[in-house]
Amino acid sequence: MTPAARIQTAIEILDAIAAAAREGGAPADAIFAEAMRARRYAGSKDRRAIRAHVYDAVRAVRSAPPSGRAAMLLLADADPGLAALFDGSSYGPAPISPDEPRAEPGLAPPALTDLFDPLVGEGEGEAMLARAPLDLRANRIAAKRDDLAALFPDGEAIAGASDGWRLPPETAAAQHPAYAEGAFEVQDAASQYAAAALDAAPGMAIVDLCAGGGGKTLAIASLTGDAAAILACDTNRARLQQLPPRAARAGATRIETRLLNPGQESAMLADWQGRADRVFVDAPCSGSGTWRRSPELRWRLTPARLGRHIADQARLADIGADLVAPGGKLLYAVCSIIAREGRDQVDDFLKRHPGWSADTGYLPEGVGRAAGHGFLLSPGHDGCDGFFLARLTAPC
Ligand SMILES: C[S@@+](CC[C@H](N)C(=O)[O-])C[C@H]1O[C@@H](n2cnc3c(N)ncnc32)[C@H](O)[C@@H]1O
Repeated sequence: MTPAARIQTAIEILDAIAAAAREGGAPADAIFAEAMRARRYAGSKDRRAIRAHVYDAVRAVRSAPPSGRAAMLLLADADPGLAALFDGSSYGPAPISPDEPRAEPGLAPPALTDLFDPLVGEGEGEAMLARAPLDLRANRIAAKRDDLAALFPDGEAIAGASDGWRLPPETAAAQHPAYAEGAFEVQDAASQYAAAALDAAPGMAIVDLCAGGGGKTLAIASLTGDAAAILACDTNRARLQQLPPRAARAGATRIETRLLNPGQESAMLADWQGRADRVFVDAPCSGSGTWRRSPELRWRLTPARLGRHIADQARLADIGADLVAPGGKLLYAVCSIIAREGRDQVDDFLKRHPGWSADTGYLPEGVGRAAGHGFLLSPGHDGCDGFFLARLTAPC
């Protein structure tokens, strides 16, 4: 493909990503993969170049652009070499006319940044959109962090994450045979801190209420040396189905999965009411802490979608609380830096649940900042995904 044809392809992919963002369609990575499947003539160099154009544009533009061309023009305005490729050649983009609309640059519209937790400083925008490193977590059932250091010597230990090993972005770690043998998982440091904050121990009965594909379930199994009984639940069959094969690979033998029907969660968990030593509520959220991995998420967030997440989070925290045994603990977590999903949600929980108390001192030294009754992690402050966590103890 010519460099100009790569730009035109990026424009077409950006059109599809923007439409999907507005309509709640497929994620950007899936759209990119599909577009490349449909263009088998594109070689690996073409793919890399197109991908770079697409994600540079997604990172630069603050909300779903009117067109893919408007997004690429924003980049072209700052890069004469790129602008020269709008040359009208066959398969290339049409020449630029000065009055064409440009997409709006920036982190996010003010209506969205105004919702950030007050701890998130103005200077954090760059870190929120920078490419994330590849974080690994040694699976204690099968390996140690030292093994990861030997396998990937160009990495470094992650401060405060005892099993964490950090590699440059896009390291092909999951292709290593040790991955298939269960030695490690790919998991951002924030998720590793969150799993450790649950304070799970061998012999405990644990519910992971929103287990998804089981990333944190497996971290909890690792931390307890596969010696705790874990019930992993979710309402999404496709996600939950990923867990049993992952658990088998990790050598985690004490995980049971349970698919819940939305609206019937409590009834379907009747046998666990008041019995769990630990409940993890890794609630569905805006994902505003993960923009460095999925920058198009900020194009998707509408007040209505945020409102639905907030309602679900409160309901799931309450469902989780009913499962906790007297004196047991609930860890509430969201991969978001929006105050209404984090600190405000926990303030409201404590008002609804008299007798419950918020723990302190469960994060490693130097990790996170106190945010209301919980803690905020952010890419700018902690070098990991943005996360809010609060550990809450039930009355005895
Ligand atoms: C942030 S994700 C969980 C990620 C997962 N814990 C991990 O570490 O990979 C939130 C999950 O909540 C699930 N969910 C949404 N509504 C739910 C409900 N009513 N009950 C249980 N899970 C729900 C979603 O399907 C999604 O998998």
